[in-house]
Amino acid sequence: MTSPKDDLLPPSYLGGPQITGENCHREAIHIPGSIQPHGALLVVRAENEGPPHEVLQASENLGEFLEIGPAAALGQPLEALFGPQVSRGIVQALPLGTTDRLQYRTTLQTPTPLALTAHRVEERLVLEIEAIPAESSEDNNHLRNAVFALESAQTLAGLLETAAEAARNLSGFDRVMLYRFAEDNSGEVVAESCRTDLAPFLGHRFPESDIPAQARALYVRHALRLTADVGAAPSPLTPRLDPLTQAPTPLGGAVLRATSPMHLHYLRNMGVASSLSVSIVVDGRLWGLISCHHHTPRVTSPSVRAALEEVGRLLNLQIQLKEQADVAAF
Ligand SMILES: C=CC1=C(C)/C(=C/C2=[NH+]C(=C\c3[nH]c(/C=C4\NC(=O)[C@@H](C)\C4=C/C)c(C)c3CCC(=O)O)/C(CCC(=O)O)=C2C)NC1=O
Repeated sequence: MTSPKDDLLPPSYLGGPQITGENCHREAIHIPGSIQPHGALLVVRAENEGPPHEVLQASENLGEFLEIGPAAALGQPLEALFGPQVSRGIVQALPLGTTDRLQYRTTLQTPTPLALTAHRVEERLVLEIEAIPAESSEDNNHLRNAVFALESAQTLAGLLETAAEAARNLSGFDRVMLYRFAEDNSGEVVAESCRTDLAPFLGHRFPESDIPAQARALYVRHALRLTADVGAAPSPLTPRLDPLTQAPTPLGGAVLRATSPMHLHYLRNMGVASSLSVSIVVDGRLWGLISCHHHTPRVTSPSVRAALEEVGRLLNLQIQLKEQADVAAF
């Protein structure tokens, strides 16, 4: 995190102050203690030796996705909830020391198939469960077309326009922008693909405070974040704190992490109901974002998110190459 953690304010559930326009650069967005309700989340004790991998925290809406509610799930071993094969797959994929950036995804063969995405945070496993919407047969074609189009873009401007178009084809959002950070961390919309009836944001500039330092630092570590529905009430974790550490579980790597209320206010003021962004990181620095808006609530499936992350990764490489070529041309 750019702003050291001791700069951040404790969350409200730990007695922290209300977040306002003046202190929102100190909001601890990685520990909201709640998740967006379009999925469910479990925090599991994960030591390679000793006690089984038992459930320590669960989102209150767990019973909407599994046939067990949060109170009954607490204390249960991972195997009791997901069976030996799924549990073994998770534990083997995410051994002690695995970075919280690495995600492991599998499909639960429950009556309605569910996606399970896991990542490790220190000695915990964070498991996220989501419904799997019907895939459009076009998804793979959109990704394949995007890869070819991005690799054949001749200029940086052409690359960014192609990326906006590709991300819009993949995501189906009403508006997709390429947002580029300046040296002072203010930003500009440098490419855009949007519905023809929407006023374009192309060329608009925005102050550094619109995406504060702790958010930018989180976005260097984690490639994608979304808000499925700005109006949805978050589902709190129960218990709110990890019972073994009495500290909040970091959710920076969780796609279900509840979005900062300050940002939700910003989105509502823009008339945006759902937002998703993919980080563009060049030489370890947040170069920009692919920023997507939809004017109605929208749950983006794990496979579309994976495709958007691939576009982001490809963009990282292509921008680096084009910027190196520009330098070499001088
Ligand atoms: C077209 C231009 C355009 C812009 C400039 C834009 C901004 C933007 N803000 C983002 C995130 C955050 N902003 C704030 C805080 C504040 N924002 C403010 O304006 C002031 C009032 C303020 C505090 C005083 C916080 C805490 C977060 C972290 C949210 C989280 O991850 O939980 C994101 C990434 C998330 C996303 O993709 O939606 C984007 C893309 N989105 C656009 O489409």
